[in-house]
Amino acid sequence: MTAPNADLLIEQLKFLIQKPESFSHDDSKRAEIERLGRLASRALETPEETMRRLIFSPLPLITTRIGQDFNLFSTLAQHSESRPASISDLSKATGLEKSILTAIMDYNGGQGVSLEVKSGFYAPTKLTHLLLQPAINDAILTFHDCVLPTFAALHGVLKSTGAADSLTAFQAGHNTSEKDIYVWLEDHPVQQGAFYRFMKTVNAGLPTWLDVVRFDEEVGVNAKPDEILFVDVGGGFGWQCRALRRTYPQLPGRVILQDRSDVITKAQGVEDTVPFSQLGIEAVGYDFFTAQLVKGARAYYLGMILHNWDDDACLKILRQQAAAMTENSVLLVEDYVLGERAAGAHYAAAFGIAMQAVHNARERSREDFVRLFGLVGLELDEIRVVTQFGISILFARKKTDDKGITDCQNSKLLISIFAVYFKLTSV
Ligand SMILES: C[S@@+](CC[C@H](N)C(=O)[O-])C[C@H]1O[C@@H](n2cnc3c(N)ncnc32)[C@H](O)[C@@H]1O
Repeated sequence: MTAPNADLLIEQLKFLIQKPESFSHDDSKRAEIERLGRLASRALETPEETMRRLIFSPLPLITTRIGQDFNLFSTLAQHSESRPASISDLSKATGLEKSILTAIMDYNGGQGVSLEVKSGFYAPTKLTHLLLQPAINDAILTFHDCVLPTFAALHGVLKSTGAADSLTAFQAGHNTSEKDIYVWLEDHPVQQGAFYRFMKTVNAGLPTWLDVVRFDEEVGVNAKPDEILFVDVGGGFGWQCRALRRTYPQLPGRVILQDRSDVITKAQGVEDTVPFSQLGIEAVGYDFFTAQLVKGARAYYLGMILHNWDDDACLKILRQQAAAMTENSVLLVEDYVLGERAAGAHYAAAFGIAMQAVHNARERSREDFVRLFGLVGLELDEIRVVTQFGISILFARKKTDDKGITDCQNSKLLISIFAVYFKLTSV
């Protein structure tokens, strides 16, 4: 290792900050520099800096939500370094008092979300424009309004675990008797819209299950037009059904989207999307705790569903799907699988904490899935890792009979027994 040269490092970092694109051509190197940069900043921190970073850690989410909802970013975006916005301009546009606004703008400057060109005058940065994108807006709104209150309640809830009147973090954080966020969302249309749109982009830029499953060859071979090809159970606004149709426009067979009736109604009204009917997608209301009425489909898909529920609820959901499956059906479960990849373990762990806080549920390991499948007459066939964070697709099929032997294996076994018998008797 060469001797450290602080001046050279400072020069390089300044160059990187000015021209990040010079370091972005090779994505694995970009990711490594990003990771090391984060670790380097932690390694250099004094204990006091660590403390200050931690105590204010919720602020970026909160100031971003304010910046989006009070039109602060959109106002800023209309200005530039040569024509900066004054604090009075911003106060008039947002309706925020100058004192809190100045503090927010000072904080935003430190986050790179705005630039103070001269005292009290501000210009947008690349980040200001990024934070105005609808997809980012939906993500921030979802985490700020739905998830953050549950994170704040988690500590108190863990302390009171076991008490007769203990609440879930969702109930405590949102001061509600409702445990199921999906029911709660129906009374919170702004948050509901953001959440379901966010489901499209939560893993944007990462590989998807369709990158690791050749659906036409592995599931859809020789499918007839009236055959049920794919049932997206709890499929939200239908992003996976759309992706499947987009990937295999010629593949015959029916594609069915199922979700709570209220969600299906909203899914049909999403702006800027091709109507389901034009894509050959049937959208129907269905509660996955009740009997699956679509029988014998080639594939039932549960995407990011099971990690929302505890084991008892998962068994109920799985049992309904298993009962509808035939020997030719496959259950595709997409979820984090703990331990499948170490690289993004902290990201999967963060989701695990969110699942606990929001849903009183958790992420699962391969063994957990094997056990759950086994209890409803299914068996795990294969797991394929989809992303470096451990999102994986699990293939489960109807379990062979109790002795672990399929009908086909049974007949082969009988033939061999007869063969041995005839050999013995013919000697
Ligand atoms: C985390 S989202 C996943 C959405 C979609 N599968 C995806 O991967 O983008 C969970 C989904 O389960 C649906 N859901 C929740 N409770 C349900 C129920 N009882 N019956 C059917 N769907 C339900 C929600 O409406 C939501 O669309």
